[in-house]
Amino acid sequence: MSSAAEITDMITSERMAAVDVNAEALGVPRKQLMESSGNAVAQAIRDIAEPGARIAVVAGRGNNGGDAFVAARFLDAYDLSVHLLGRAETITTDIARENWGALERGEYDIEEVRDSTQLSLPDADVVIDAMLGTGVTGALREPAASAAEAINASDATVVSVDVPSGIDADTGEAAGVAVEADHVVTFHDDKPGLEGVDADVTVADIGIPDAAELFVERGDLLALSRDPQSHKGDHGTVLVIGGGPYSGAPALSAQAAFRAGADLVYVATPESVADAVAGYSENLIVEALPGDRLAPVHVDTLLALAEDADAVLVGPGLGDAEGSLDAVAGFLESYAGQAVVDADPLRIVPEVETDADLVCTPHQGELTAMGGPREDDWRDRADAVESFATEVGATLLVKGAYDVVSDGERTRVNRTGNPGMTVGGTGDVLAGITAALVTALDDPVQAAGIAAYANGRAGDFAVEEHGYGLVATDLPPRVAEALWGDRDE
Ligand SMILES: NC(=O)C1=CN([C@@H]2O[C@H](COP(=O)(O)OP(=O)(O)OC[C@H]3O[C@@H](n4cnc5c(N)ncnc54)[C@H](O)[C@@H]3O)[C@@H](O)[C@H]2O)[C@@H](O)CC1
Ligand SMILES: [K+]
Repeated sequence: MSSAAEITDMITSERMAAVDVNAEALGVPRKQLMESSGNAVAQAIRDIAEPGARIAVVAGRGNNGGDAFVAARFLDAYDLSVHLLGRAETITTDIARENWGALERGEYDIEEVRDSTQLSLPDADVVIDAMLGTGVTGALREPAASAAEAINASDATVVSVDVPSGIDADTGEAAGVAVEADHVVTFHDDKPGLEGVDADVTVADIGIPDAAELFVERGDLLALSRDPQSHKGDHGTVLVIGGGPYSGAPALSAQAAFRAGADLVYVATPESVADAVAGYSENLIVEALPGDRLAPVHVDTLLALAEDADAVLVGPGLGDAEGSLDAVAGFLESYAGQAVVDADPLRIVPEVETDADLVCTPHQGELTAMGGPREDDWRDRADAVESFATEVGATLLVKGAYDVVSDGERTRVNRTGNPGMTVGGTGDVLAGITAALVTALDDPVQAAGIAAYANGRAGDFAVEEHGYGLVATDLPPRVAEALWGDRDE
């Protein structure tokens, strides 16, 4: 199997958490997913055990345990007992606690195991291992560690919920003892950590809509709030190359990059407009290039400036003078970092030989100028953009009522935004946000998808105040709230 195929068939726990929140945003709450998960586990038990068989559920205090509490309600045909590792009051989530409550009130055979010395696994035909799933960190602690040993020592058939407890769902590694499963019922998609597990793995469809993966929703924003220890989520330095015939566009992009978290933003712009660009904001560091248009003579300066930047945004307000487009081509031919390309230079991208990681942000007219497809229906457009992204060798963010993002392998669609955003300058804002997020995330598709989502959401906030009289400068101040705020939809 190629690595690309592996990636599309597998889901990491980080992505699963995002999809889960997206499903909730689409109206399918976690508790419903837990009901489906538990039902799928029960189905797996029915496939391997005759009615009346002895089933022991060993459950932890997280949602992995919650899945098994649900499964218990679907297994009345069996002689079943549930052993919760810990006290019920310390169950970590509301939905798992509610499902435990249903077992209590339903007079199921349940017990709370206070410490490892109390644990005695009854002779069981089948053990359902629901101690830990994707929430595991480090080696299993007591009483889970002793329970894992007891499960491994028993003759029972072991069915693990989602992943064998103790195994990291992303890496397959176990920091200490882990459950040796015979069967694993995992949810929604295969997990990379199950590759090396010697067990039958069933992937259960738990009713997460495809839309939760396709559309950018608030779950995707979780990528921006990762573990601070990991240093992902750090924002960097952006260099905006733009201006000449126009001065507002590069300034808008630069301000949007700041609002999307960039630490430093430099604007390299012809000296004819340098003062105007600098005048928009004291936050900007402006590098004046001799003359009134970007020209090939500036390429060495741009390459030197780009060395200090984590991402470059090329295009806003640059115009379409031949010399300016030649300068962009010359720059990209020698630049090997991350670049966002917007506006007039987009048309030269298909011809340029570059080692840069490109994110292109065309609207339909610019996409056509690049030789790209025109499709009216967003689904057809998504397919066509995916193919064209492969052809160009870049990540594309095609703006429209539904924005389409694709690198040729993964395709995402954004639905935020409103008709008021057809006003001039909103594209410059989007390009600036994209450049900032490219520095923060090591995944251009995700960066571009979140940028489109945040830009549209900022526009939706602006419409609440200004109606369709909104202007592009209304957007940057609302970008931070769109990315990190908790305003309800
Ligand atoms: N979309 C999703 O993400 C879905 C998740 N579901 C279930 O939810 C599970 C994840 O639930 P949670 O995030 O609540 O996590 P878990 O239930 O896997 O574990 C969380 C609990 O384990 C404890 N813990 C962590 N490391 C430990 C260690 N080394 N030793 C002992 N205890 C440890 C934590 O303190 C916490 O109480 C999945 O594996 C799956 O079973 C399903 O309900 C379906 C949907
Ligand atoms: K488990």
